[in-house]
Amino acid sequence: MIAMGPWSYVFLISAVGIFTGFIVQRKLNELPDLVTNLDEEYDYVIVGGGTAGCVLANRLSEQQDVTVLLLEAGQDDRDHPTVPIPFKTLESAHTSIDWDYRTVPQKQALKAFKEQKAWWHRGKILGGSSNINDMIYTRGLKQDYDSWAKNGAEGWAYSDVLPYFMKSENNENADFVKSGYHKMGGPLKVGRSKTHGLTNHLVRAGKEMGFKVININGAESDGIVEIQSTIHKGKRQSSSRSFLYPALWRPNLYVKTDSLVTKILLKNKKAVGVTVMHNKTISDVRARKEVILSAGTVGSAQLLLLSGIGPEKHLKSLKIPVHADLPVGDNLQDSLSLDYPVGINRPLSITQERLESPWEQVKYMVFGKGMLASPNGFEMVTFTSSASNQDKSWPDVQLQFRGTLGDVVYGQILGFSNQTLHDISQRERFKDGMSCFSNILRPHSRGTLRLSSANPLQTPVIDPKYLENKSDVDILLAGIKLCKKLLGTPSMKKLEAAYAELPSSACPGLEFDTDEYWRCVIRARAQPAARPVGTCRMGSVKDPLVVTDPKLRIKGVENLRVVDASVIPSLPSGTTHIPTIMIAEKAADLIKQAQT
Ligand SMILES: Cc1cc2nc3c(=O)[nH]c(=O)nc-3n(C[C@H](O)[C@H](O)[C@H](O)COP(=O)(O)OP(=O)(O)OC[C@H]3O[C@@H](n4cnc5c(N)ncnc54)[C@H](O)[C@@H]3O)c2cc1C
Repeated sequence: MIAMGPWSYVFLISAVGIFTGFIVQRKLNELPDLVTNLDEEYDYVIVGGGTAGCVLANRLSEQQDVTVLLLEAGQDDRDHPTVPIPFKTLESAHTSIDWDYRTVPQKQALKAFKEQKAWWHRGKILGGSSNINDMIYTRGLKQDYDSWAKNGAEGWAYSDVLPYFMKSENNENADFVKSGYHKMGGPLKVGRSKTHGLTNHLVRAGKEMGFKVININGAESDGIVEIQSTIHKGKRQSSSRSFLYPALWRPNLYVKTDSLVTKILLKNKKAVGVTVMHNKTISDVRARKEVILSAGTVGSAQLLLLSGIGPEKHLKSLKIPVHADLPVGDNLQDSLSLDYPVGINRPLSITQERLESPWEQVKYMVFGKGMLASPNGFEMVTFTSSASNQDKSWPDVQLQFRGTLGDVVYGQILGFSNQTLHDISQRERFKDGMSCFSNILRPHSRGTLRLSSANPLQTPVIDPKYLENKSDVDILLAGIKLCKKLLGTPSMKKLEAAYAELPSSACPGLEFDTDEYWRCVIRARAQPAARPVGTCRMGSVKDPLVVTDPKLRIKGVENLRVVDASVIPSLPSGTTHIPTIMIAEKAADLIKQAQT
C-alpha cells in the first residue's frame, strides 16, 4: 500500500472540494432558463429583481392561479464568478454589476473626496444589492418600527413586523431560536461568522469597556454583538439564491434579465403596464392586476418621476406630463461612517497575503470557512448611545469593526482625493490592523433625488445633503471617542494597538485629536454607509410628505405599489437588507389579501 503524506491529504481533500463545488455549480446551472421573450400580459409585473423583487416573485407565484413577471435591468447572477464568495464583495465595485452612481458635490461633507462626490455602490444584477452587500444581519430595533407606526405607517409597529422577520429566516443557531426572536425553516439561511483572529480580542476589549454581549435582533439594544450574517457554508445567501432560485421551477413565474423598465404605463390614474428596453428594443407589457416597483431607493423614485409621478414643479421643468403631484425623491436619507484605522502587532487580521495563501484557499474551497468566508471582514459591531441621546434603550451610535486595514486601493475605490490617498498610505507601516467604523444609526440630515433629464438612460441627481444637520457630526464624534477608548483596553494594549495614520492633511492647522480636529476629519473623510432609503416614503395618506400609503400603494394611483427600501419612512437602527426583506414579505401578504 502507498503511504500518504500530509500534502497528499490536502490534495485529496481539495480535489473533493473542487469536485463538490463543480457539481453544486452544475446543479445551479441546471435551474430552468430565464425567459427570452415577453408575453403581452401578466397578472403582476414586478420591476427590479433585487432584494425585495426576488422575495415578491417567490411569494406571489405561490398562488398557482396568477402569472408573475419579474423584470431586472442587470444580468443573471447564476454564473457570476465572485458574487457568491463573501470576502470578494468589493470586486463588484465599478463593474457592470454596479450602478456606480455618484452624488452631487456635498456642501458640508466629503471634503477629502474627489469633487466632494460620493460613490454609491448599488447592485445591477439579479439579486440586486443583496449580491454586493456586506451580509450583516440586523433588523433594526423595536422603537424604530413603533415610531413608523406612530408617525402614520399603520400596521408597521414592531409587533406587526416581527412575524415577517421570522417568516423569512432559517437561523442555524439553536440558542437564538430558543429565544423566541428567531426561527428555522424559512428561505433565508442565517449563520454566525467568526473567520479571523481579531474577533475574540475585540469582544474581550468591549467587555473591558463595560459592554455586555447581546443579540441585537432580540430583546436587548445596547452592547456588543457578534454578528449574524446571510452566509451559509461559505456562500452569500442573496435574495436571488434564497427566494428566487427555489421558485424558478414554477410554471407561472417568468424572469427576464437585461431588461430596463423605462416607464410605467398609466391610464386614467391607473397603472396598466410598463415599457421595457432590452438590447435597445423597446416593448410594452401589460399588468392585469398590478405593477409593483422594487427597483430600489434610486430606481423606484427615478421610474416614478419619469412616468409623471412626483413634484409637479420638477416634472414640469422637464416637460414630463404630471399624473400625480407627490413628494417622490424627498426624504432621502443615508447613514455616514468614519473609518478609525488601528494598527496592531500580532498576525491576526485579514491581509491580501493571507487571503491568497494555499491554506486559506483550501479552507474555503473544501469547508467553506476561513477569511474568504468573512462578511467583508465585519464580525463584531457595537450599539450604544451618544451623551446627548435621550432614550438610552434606543442607541444612536454604531461601531462596526472590520478585521482588515483598508489600504490605498480601497481608498481609490471609494474615491478619495490623491492627498488623502497619500495619508492612507501611512497605514502600510502596519502589517496587521483593523478599522473601527463610527456610524450614525439614525441620521437627521435629509436629501433629495431628482431627474437630470427625461431620458431614462441618464443617471438621476442624488443629493443626500450629508451632515447638513450638525447632530449627525456629534454622533460620529461620539463613536470616534469610543474607538479611541477601545485602544486603551488591556486586550488592545496586548496587541500594541495604535492609531494607524498621521494627522490628516485635510485638516491642517488643527491640534491633532481635539474635538475640533475630529469634527473637521468627519466633514472631510466620513463615507456613505450604503443604507439609502426613503425616496417613496410610506405613511398616512393625509400626510403631504408621504408617497405610499401603509399598504404601499401610490397615493391617488390605482394598481401601483412600491415595495423596496425606498418606502422606509425613517432609517431603522442598523443595516437595511433585512428590513427590506421584511417589507417584501409583508407586502406579499397585503397584495394577496387585496385579491380576496
Ligand atoms: C455595498 C453595500 C453594502 C451593504 N451592506 C449591508 C449589510 O451588510 N447588511 C444589510 O442589511 N444591508 C446592507 N446593505 C444594504 C442592502 O443591501 C440594501 O438596503 C437592500 O439590498 C436594498 O434592497 P432593494 O430591494 O431596495 O434594492 P436592490 O436590492 O438594490 O434591488 C433593486 C433592483 O432593481 C433593479 N433595477 C433598478 N432600476 C431598474 C429598472 N428601471 N428596470 C429594471 N430593473 C431595475 C436593480 O438592478 C436591482 O437589481 C448594503 C448595501 C450596499 C450597496
